[in-house]
Amino acid sequence: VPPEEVPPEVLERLTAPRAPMAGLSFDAPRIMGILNVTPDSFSDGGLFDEGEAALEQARAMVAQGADMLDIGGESTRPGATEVPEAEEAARVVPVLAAIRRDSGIPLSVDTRKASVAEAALGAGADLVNDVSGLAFDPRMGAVAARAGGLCLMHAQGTPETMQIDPRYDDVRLDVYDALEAAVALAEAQGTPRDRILVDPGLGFGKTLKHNVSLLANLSLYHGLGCGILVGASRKGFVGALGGAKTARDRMPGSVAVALHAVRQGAQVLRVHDVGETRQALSLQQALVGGIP
Ligand SMILES: Nc1nc2ncc(COP(=O)(O)OP(=O)(O)O)nc2c(=O)[nH]1
Repeated sequence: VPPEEVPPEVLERLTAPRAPMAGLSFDAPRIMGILNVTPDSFSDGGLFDEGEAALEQARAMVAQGADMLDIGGESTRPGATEVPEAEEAARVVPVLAAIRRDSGIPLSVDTRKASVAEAALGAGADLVNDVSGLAFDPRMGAVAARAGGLCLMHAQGTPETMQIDPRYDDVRLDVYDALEAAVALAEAQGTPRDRILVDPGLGFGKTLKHNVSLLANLSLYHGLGCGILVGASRKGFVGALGGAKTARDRMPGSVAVALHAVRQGAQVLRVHDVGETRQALSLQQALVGGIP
């Protein structure tokens, strides 16, 4: 769209300086509520892919204690195929704009595509969450540099192929090295380290043992000098370890992983079950930190 045709409020959002991490501090663990506006997400596909339902779910998560919302228009579950950028943007942008009109909560857009991220930032998103860690779209780094923050997640392969036969020399160190390179690339393209979150990418090209090893050694990633985001919510490995075959039966196990991650210093938890996670964090805080 030629600049002269871009609405002033969109241009403002794309050019104005933004507070790091949308002003969120990490003096306490932050909850990122998941809002998938897709027909096929592995645990909640089709539930919130219409405007009103999405807005209602956003409001519900804010009421349950979410510190931010992550809005995604493309499922990246194992075996998922790529959604064309125009379709992904058509799913995400109207919902994100509606939530922005309704609430001041920090919003991230969960996309691998620079064009979708740009449209989302213009509609009021604060952060970009790229599950490819800048590997999918060469334009993403420059677009994300205009955001208030960028989450770089590690993935081995693409959703179509990543779970066929994931292999590492040492998953802990291989993921560390890959994230370090992604952080360096993001910095070189204009995103300072205080605006970067790193994420080991549980379930993205990882076996059950890989996921457990990454979680057992999560504190290793503080060495990258960025906040750590963990997304375990309702994933297959939680079901495998907890004996819950159906994604929606995995909330207790998901909360257990969230508490473990916080004990290892993770700053952001990406979850479907906001209220339950918030309650668990409150108890952990009281039991560990005492009651003021
Ligand atoms: N940073 C980050 N982003 C993510 N986005 C999607 C999913 C996959 O989960 P979900 O969004 O629930 O499912 P789907 O990809 O099928 O929409 N997991 C992560 C994650 O672990 N970390």
